[in-house]
Amino acid sequence: MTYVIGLDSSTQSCTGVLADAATGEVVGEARVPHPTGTRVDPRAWLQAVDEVLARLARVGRAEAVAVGGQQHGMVALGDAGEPVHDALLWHDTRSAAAARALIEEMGGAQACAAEVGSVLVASFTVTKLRWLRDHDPAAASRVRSVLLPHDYVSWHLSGRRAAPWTDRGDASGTGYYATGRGEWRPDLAAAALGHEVELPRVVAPGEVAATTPDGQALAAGTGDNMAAALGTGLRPGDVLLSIGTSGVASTVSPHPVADGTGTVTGFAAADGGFLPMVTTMNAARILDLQAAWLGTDHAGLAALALESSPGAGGAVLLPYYAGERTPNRPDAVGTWTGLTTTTTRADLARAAVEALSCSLADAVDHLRAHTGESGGRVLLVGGAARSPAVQRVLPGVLGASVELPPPAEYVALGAARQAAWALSGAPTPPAWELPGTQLLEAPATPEVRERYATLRDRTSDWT
Ligand SMILES: Nc1ncnc2c1ncn2[C@@H]1O[C@H](COP(=O)(O)OP(=O)(O)O)[C@@H](O)[C@H]1O
Ligand SMILES: O=C(CO)[C@@H](O)[C@H](O)COP(=O)(O)O
Repeated sequence: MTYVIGLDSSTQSCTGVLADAATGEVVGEARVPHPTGTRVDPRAWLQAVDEVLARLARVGRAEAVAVGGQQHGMVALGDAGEPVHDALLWHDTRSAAAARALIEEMGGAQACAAEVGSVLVASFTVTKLRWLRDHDPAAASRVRSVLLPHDYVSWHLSGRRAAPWTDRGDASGTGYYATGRGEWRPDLAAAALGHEVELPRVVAPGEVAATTPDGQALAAGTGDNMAAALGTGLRPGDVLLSIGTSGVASTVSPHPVADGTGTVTGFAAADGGFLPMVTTMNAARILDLQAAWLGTDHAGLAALALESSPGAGGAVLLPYYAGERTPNRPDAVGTWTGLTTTTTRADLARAAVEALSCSLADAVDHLRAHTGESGGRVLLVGGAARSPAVQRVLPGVLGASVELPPPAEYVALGAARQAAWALSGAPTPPAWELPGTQLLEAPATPEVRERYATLRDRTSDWT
């Protein structure tokens, strides 16, 4: 049996799977936490991936490896290839003003989306470069190259014996890659940072980029959401809902998108197509926070939420605790309403689950409105997809059934599929069959979304 390894170097952890290259059957899995925060020393990711690989090596040897990584993070390297500043991550909002300035420099939102695929928000790498120029010019002057998290981890795995590389999927989240044409715009990176920088080579889908010191093939790697699409076998018309640190509604398309409203980001996919996507800043951590506040764990929170009923006794939460990206309200805060002396702990738990579900439902609506696709499957993955309360509430809020694949690390699995593809030399990825999905259905609860929409729209001018 030939094994491959797929890695998910995400916001909260590094997860690796050892899988059969022919079938995708997972025979080993390891997970090591990452530091918390929206700015971190990227060298911590290297320690985590080394530990994950050491654990998987005890199960079996892989012939190829690929890295899926959190998108957008700015890994700014100096002459010696060492970080000159902490990595600013996708959910760091300090560069929101820089995003607005760069949009103007590009001729406005529609021109920006038409050129780089998306209207810039603070998540994008290019806005972080501009922030660095303006707020730490000494560090900015020392930057010689800029990588994304998955590139930095991949380069590490090569023993830095090859020039750094990336893929078009993750490159499309930088803000200096012409997604429709498939080429860097180094001038945009230079304009943001104030001087030219080296950008990694873009490796074609399915290609071998380098080898590890042990001779294992290293694939291009990609962004975590691009990998998730590979891992779930996403088809045109389907919507993949991922509830991790970020909330993501994504679909695959043969055509690029350019949404001048900034709601849909027009990324490239890992298989050569495109990945229109809507991302929220607040997702699984809505439930983490609520569980902590209620003094319980995930299982306890789910049980409490299911003791309440649709509408949570009138309690409504707008969950923009970390600011919000969709809608673009970087200075927003969490907002509760409808609390009375009769509100119970169960109602508070349910309101958090309903808020998460409504936020995701808005993302699905935006995605489908822009792509014109409707009626396809809605697939649900990510850590918080494991919640029985999410599984019960989400279909009612969406007003549609949801397909729940077996719990698995779909980002890492997608990366493993890419590694198997690179190993095969075939023109397309291996056809790994997704195990049977569970169909989640519930009576529609339109009144829940209506109350959420009222609170969302009433506070639209609040910080
Ligand atoms: N059973 C569960 N119910 C609710 N949330 C969960 C559950 N299991 C894990 N989570 C949450 O899922 C998140 C991790 O999901 P993951 O998809 O790995 O995130 P990321 O890819 O952003 O690191 C954490 O916030 C964790 O608390
Ligand atoms: O910013 C985005 C997508 O544009 C996020 O989806 C990041 O890619 C982080 O992913 P997770 O850590 O939530 O998996």
